[in-house]
Amino acid sequence: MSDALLKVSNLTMRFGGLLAVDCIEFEVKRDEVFAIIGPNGAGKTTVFNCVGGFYKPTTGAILMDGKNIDGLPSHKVAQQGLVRTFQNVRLFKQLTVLENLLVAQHTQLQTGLLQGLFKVPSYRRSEQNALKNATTWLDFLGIRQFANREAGTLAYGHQRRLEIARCMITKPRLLMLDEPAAGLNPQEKRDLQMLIDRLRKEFGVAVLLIEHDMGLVMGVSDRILVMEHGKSITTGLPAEVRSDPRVIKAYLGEE
Ligand SMILES: Nc1ncnc2c1ncn2[C@@H]1O[C@H](COP(=O)(O)OP(=O)(O)OP(=O)(O)O)[C@@H](O)[C@H]1O
Repeated sequence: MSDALLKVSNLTMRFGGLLAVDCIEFEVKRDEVFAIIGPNGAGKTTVFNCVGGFYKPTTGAILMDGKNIDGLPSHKVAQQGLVRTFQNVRLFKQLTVLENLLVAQHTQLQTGLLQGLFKVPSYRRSEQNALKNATTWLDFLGIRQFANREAGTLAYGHQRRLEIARCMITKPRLLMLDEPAAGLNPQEKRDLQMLIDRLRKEFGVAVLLIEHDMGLVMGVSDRILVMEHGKSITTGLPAEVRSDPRVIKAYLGEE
């Protein structure tokens, strides 16, 4: 078994005349935290959208555990164990925190509509399991006290944690986090870094991260891909990337 969980080759995405992503290649290993950084407009989100099944790439191959997933719709990609959060938190804001986690498990419930209507024992069991999983994740993320609150009324940092819980409850193999530190205060950022470490260590999940907060990126990533104008500048360890003159120029050139 190869140690690459996700393998992206020759990924290119055009929007009309604009080459937003130009021949990007990278691999995410099992239980690795891999970050994509780069100035605004570099093409990071477009890479995410291609990998997550939101865009069909113009060319390129995306393999998850050796299986081709490029061009699959996002729900099929999720079935392969790849789930994501969004730059702007996307929760069911009028549902409670607990309900958000129950809905997330719905596609995984082993029972159907009829069993649900008649509340047969197998349905009740799977409902109880879903409830138990939800409570476990609320505890893990320290947001159990908000279980019955409408998700939209939570503080922003808690909404972000709920979004991560909603992904993790589906037992992904690869968790894609799109700017998870955006809008968080310094303490929440430190908590997020610890959380990502724990998710990887305790649940063996690999993480693919887009992030502008360099403290978080450098603190949490095993390897980093740097993009500029749709192209890859370099891929390397945090210390290598930090001191790479091409990377420094890409960022300073932005000012
Ligand atoms: N759906 C789209 N249609 C047309 N152009 C797009 C579309 N999505 C992105 N682009 C363009 O592609 C380029 C790359 O954008 P992208 O959002 O991927 O960059 P990014 O690195 O994620 O930027 P940021 O850090 O600001 O989120 C930009 O020039 C952007 O305007």
